[in-house]
Amino acid sequence: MKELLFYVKRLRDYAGKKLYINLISSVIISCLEGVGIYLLIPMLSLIGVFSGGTGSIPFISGFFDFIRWIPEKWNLLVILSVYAVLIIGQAVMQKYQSIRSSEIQQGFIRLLRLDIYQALLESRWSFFVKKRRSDFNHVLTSELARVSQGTVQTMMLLTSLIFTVIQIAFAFWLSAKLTALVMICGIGFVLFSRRFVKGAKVLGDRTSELSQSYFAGVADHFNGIKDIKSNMLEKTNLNWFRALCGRMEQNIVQFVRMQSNSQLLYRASSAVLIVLFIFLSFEVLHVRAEQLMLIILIFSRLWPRFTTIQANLEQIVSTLPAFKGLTDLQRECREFQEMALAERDAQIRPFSIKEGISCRQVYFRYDSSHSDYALENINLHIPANSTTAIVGKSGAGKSTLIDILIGLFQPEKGQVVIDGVPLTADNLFSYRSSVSYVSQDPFLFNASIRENLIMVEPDASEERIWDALRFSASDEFVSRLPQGLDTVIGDRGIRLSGGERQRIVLARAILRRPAILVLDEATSALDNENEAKIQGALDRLKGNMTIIVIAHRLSTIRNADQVIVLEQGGIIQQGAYQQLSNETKGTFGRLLAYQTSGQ
Ligand SMILES: Nc1ncnc2c1ncn2[C@@H]1O[C@H](COP(=O)(O)OP(=O)(O)OP(=O)(O)O)[C@@H](O)[C@H]1O
Repeated sequence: MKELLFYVKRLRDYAGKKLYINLISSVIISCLEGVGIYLLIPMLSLIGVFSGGTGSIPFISGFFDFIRWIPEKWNLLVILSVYAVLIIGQAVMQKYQSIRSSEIQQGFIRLLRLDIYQALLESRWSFFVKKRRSDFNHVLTSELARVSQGTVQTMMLLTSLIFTVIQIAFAFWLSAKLTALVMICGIGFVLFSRRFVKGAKVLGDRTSELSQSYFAGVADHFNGIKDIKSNMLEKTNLNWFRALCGRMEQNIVQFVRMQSNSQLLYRASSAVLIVLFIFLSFEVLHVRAEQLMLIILIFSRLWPRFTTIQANLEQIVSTLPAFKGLTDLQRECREFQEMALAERDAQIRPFSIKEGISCRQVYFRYDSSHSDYALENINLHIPANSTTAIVGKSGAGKSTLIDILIGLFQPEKGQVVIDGVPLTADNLFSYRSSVSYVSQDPFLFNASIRENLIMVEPDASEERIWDALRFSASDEFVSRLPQGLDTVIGDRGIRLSGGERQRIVLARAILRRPAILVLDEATSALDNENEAKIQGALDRLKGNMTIIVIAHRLSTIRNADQVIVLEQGGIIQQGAYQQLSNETKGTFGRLLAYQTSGQ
């Protein structure tokens, strides 16, 4: 509940005056509607529906006093005109109120979206490593919409409550006894309906869980669609999907059933009560027709209010889990916050490396509750403007070491030192801004090649772009594309081959002219010819850039100045390529012998 109040407060802070104007206009609209309906009594009285006078009713007698100075034959016309003006006025106000409501609601959703998206971007890499990506999609789409809906509904509930209080006061003025009777019945129903509200909470929890599974499942399936197709797993996935959709359907139907039950109860009781009131009034109390009309009016104005309040409450309570989901994610983001983007950008200074990068007794583990370290007692030095290769079996810790070296992870123990200065929050972002990293799974946006390249260097000239493409041996295939640099590549660059994708990402990395270039298996998808071209280009960079390469194919690191061999999170060999290859009993020598014999 406190999460809900937090967002209501945010909505108030965000919308400010507009929100109050909207609340007031809702109340005015409701009052106008009420007055319009009460005007029916003098109208019907003038037409002659009621045989007696209507003077005993306070509102009506006041109205007749007001129109006494008008000639009698004009009375009906005046009442009808007032009625028309009221209804038109109400419609005009309603129009502006709907627009304002939509502006407030959409603006609020935008605010929430930006908030959470920025909070996510400002979180540390370790946060993303431990979370499922689909959970972010889930919160950013479905949960966010529910939060916004819940917040707006809370405001509507507030309006409903204000209006109900006004209506009750008005009804009391017209007939205290009757109103008290309706109120007692209403309160009885609210107490009785608490079980519906509890039911709504349970169903809301389930809706959140199911929709989280849905997002996770759909993301997993389409990320792994190739495996699904090639291993003919379609049926298994379809069965899973069918079962989940079935549960989602049941959950929603159950919610609607519950809501319909509570609404039915209200309507049925409303029918029974109104019949009872009329019967008692007419047969037992012998009240006059206009009084009876009043009873019906009060009842018909007040009773639906209880229904609306009940329905709003059920809806709001069912969205509470979404509020919790969003607040939890925001809290986690805060815990993992690296630095606010604006602050970070203000802190970045041009960065160059003169001596090199060192690791001093670095320890790192993914889960502090487990004793296993992914990296243990790492001591190394990477001289500036040299090429260092990191090799080792799968799972040895190569990618983790890279993440430590580029400052994405902070060591649990030990230090990363740049030119003798420890890497801390003060220099981290300047350092990171001088790194270009190409991963095993290069990422391209669904945009043109040009846009994909210049996102790292918006002012890059045409000449620099083509230089970068030449470097990555992609100039030929890009110039052959129908729109050249402006060719749009599919989602995640899917219309390019794996090797072409790697080469574009490599061009992007080099376009920034980084001080440090990190290639994590970045040429694994290339054919020998293109790989040789890139090797040549990397060799030409020697002496101008610090290059760190992870490579499984040892033939590609022949020209490295230094090779670091990792095994089970520790460095087991370190030295020049030639030196390590001569140590035939060492792990590197064995890996090399294994690869050369396999070729
Ligand atoms: N997100 C993670 N959570 C927990 N453990 C992890 C995570 N990522 C990696 N590890 C563990 O850390 C160790 C080192 O993994 P890392 O990815 O650095 O190895 P690698 O040498 O790069 O392997 P590969 O060559 O297969 O990419 C492995 O034991 C791995 O299981």
